[in-house]
Amino acid sequence: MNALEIRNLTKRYGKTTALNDVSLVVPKGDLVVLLGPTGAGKTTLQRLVAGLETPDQGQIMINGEDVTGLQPNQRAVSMVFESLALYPNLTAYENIAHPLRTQGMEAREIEAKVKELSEILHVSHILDRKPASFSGGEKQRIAIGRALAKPAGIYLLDEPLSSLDAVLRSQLRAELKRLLSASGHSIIFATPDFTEALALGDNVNVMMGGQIVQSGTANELYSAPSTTEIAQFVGNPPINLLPAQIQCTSGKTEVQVSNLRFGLPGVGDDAFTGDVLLGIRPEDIGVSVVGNTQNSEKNAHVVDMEPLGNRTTLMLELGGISFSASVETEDDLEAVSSVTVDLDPNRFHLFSTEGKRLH
Ligand SMILES: Nc1ncnc2c1ncn2[C@@H]1O[C@H](COP(=O)(O)OP(=O)(O)OP(=O)(O)O)[C@@H](O)[C@H]1O
Repeated sequence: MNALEIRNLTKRYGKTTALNDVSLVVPKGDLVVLLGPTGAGKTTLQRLVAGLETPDQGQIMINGEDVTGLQPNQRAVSMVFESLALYPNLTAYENIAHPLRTQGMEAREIEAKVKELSEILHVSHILDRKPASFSGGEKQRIAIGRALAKPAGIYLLDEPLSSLDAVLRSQLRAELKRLLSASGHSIIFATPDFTEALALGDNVNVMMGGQIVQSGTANELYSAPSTTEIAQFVGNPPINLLPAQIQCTSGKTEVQVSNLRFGLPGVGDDAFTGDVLLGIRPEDIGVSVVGNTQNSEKNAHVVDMEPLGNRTTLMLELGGISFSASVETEDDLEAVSSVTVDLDPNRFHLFSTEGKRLH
């Protein structure tokens, strides 16, 4: 039996279709990631599961029971939303313990559970304080602790790391995966951040415009995105999409981008020809600093440079096309005006001009 099964769910707000015929299954004990930009429908989906909104169409099953017509308090759902609602008069300890007390758990068991959760969430030092004195990140972690403490059939975590600073966020990301897996809970984790999905997800569903547009492991989404829109969303800095032409001559398929031409391994001569969009991830572009005059067709002009800690994004121009490359930061990159680029056709993504993946 699945923890959650959503069938053909649609929700409209006036003229906006926030959710359009969405189906999704969360197997028992699994962590399912919803990854999508703002406005994709992630919160709407979760509010429908929680019973805070009524669907226009579709069905929601929790542990095999149809809950579509049930009130929120009749559903076995526990959730953390972006807007955190903690009990202001209770200490952090009591906030986390509250759902356990209402279940009638014994004091010793409650103490052990709160201790375990607060250690993982790094909030042991504030357990005797009240929410008014918490930072945004502390509030968030207490809210996660409280939601995970509550016994439920399905746990909904809507961008639960959004108000944490970058360091804490990446620390918690890794630990949260351990905690969530160890808990045995069935979870939907919504995030707009691909790095988070990468750390958490074997089962990632990309949402765009109220629909699930692609599902797979985070690595599958990265290596074979089915549209240019998904390709641009999955990966940072975004993938380069360059106008290119495919030509097939005597059994050989080649792609021409600006004045550069590459053989395409693994693409047969009966493949598509004509105009395409060539996707090249910035991190797949090899860059060497020696401006190589003998090989001038591969020399790119450095238009701009953005240092991002251990990596640097270079804005490059070559034969009239502009693209970005992401490379490890090195001292000799500074004050360079031209670089030699190395493009590996094995790392190319090919899309139709309408944005559908070809290869
Ligand atoms: N109560 C509402 N009334 C009108 N429109 C709404 C309402 N709630 C959501 N919407 C619209 O539905 C669409 C989906 O919104 P939703 O909040 O589900 O997206 P999201 O993926 O959770 O985005 P975010 O990451 O910003 O929270 C958006 O176009 C939003 O403006």
